[in-house]
Amino acid sequence: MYSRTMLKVRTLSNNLKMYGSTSSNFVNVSVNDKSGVAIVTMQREPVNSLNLELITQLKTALSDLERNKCRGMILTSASKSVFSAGLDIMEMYKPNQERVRNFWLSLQDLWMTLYGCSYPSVAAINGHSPAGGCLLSMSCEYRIMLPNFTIGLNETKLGIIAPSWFVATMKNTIGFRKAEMALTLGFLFTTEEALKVGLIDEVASSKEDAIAKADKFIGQFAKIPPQPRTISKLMLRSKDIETLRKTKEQDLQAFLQVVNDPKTQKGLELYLESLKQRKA
Ligand SMILES: CCCCCCCCCCCC/C=C/CC(=O)SCCNC(=O)CCNC(=O)[C@H](O)C(C)(C)COP(=O)(O)OP(=O)(O)OC[C@H]1O[C@@H](n2cnc3c(N)ncnc32)[C@H](O)[C@@H]1OP(=O)(O)O
Repeated sequence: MYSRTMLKVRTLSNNLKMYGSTSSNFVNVSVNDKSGVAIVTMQREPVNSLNLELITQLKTALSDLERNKCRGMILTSASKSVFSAGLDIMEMYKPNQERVRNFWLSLQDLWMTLYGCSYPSVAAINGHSPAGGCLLSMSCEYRIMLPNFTIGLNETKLGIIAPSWFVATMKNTIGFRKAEMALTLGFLFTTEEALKVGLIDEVASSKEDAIAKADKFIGQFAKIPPQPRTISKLMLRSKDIETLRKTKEQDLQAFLQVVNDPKTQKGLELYLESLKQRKA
């Protein structure tokens, strides 16, 4: 059903209606010809860590789907064990100043695009989803997760603070009290815990099952007029989007200040080492 013709992402907007599938380096988009629902697959091995290129390609794919009036979008991963490991730490370690600036601005843009997209969006979380991975999942309207993985905003555990728009997204997803507990503890929920707290909506037995459940969720909107649907969604979400839009530069400067602090750089070095040592 989801065809797999390969094309460059640059041609996506022109060709989406004609071709079933497009692919750039790190993002594959396949569209179900019958339902008009797109599957957006992150495919940056090994852990879909969000570097500048993956972020930019995701943003392009989502904007192209918007322009082409797609009927729904399912975000998932090509990996069997990781949805996304969050922000690519290498983008923040000893950074090139121009690149790290673009990196953060692109992440802001991606979040605003995904959080405010008009089409129904579902995260099929087929692997671990910490930090930035959790942000992407929470920015969708519905979350379906496979068992035996973890999800959450674990920033405080890493000695850093989740930006205000990460916090707002979590508060909007699970409510103030649960978000406060989760954020202050830097808690990573298991699939079962995430279901209980409302961080995810359903558990699926396999990726195929997750896609089928996502299709079913999106199918519910077939009989709902798109414009009232979108306006209702944006009535709930636009305040937080506008807040970031207005404070983009301030948010960027705060990020740059933290990243360029020698203490953060030392922390990053130790964290990178610890990630490598976990394997040894
Ligand atoms: C202290 C660090 C935080 C950064 C501070 C910057 C300051 C700015 C402040 C403002 C920003 C705040 C927002 C932050 C949001 C984020 O998203 S930060 C990123 C947080 N992510 C994580 O903590 C996840 C770390 N990864 C894991 O826990 C595991 O890798 C996994 C559970 C996702 C998968 O485990 P497994 O399948 O066993 O794979 P690994 O062997 O661990 O990893 C394979 C390979 O990938 C490298 N890697 C993993 N995660 C990242 C990453 N996020 N960025 C870059 N690289 C990553 C890992 O080192 C391995 O590399 P090698 O094969 O050893 O080379």
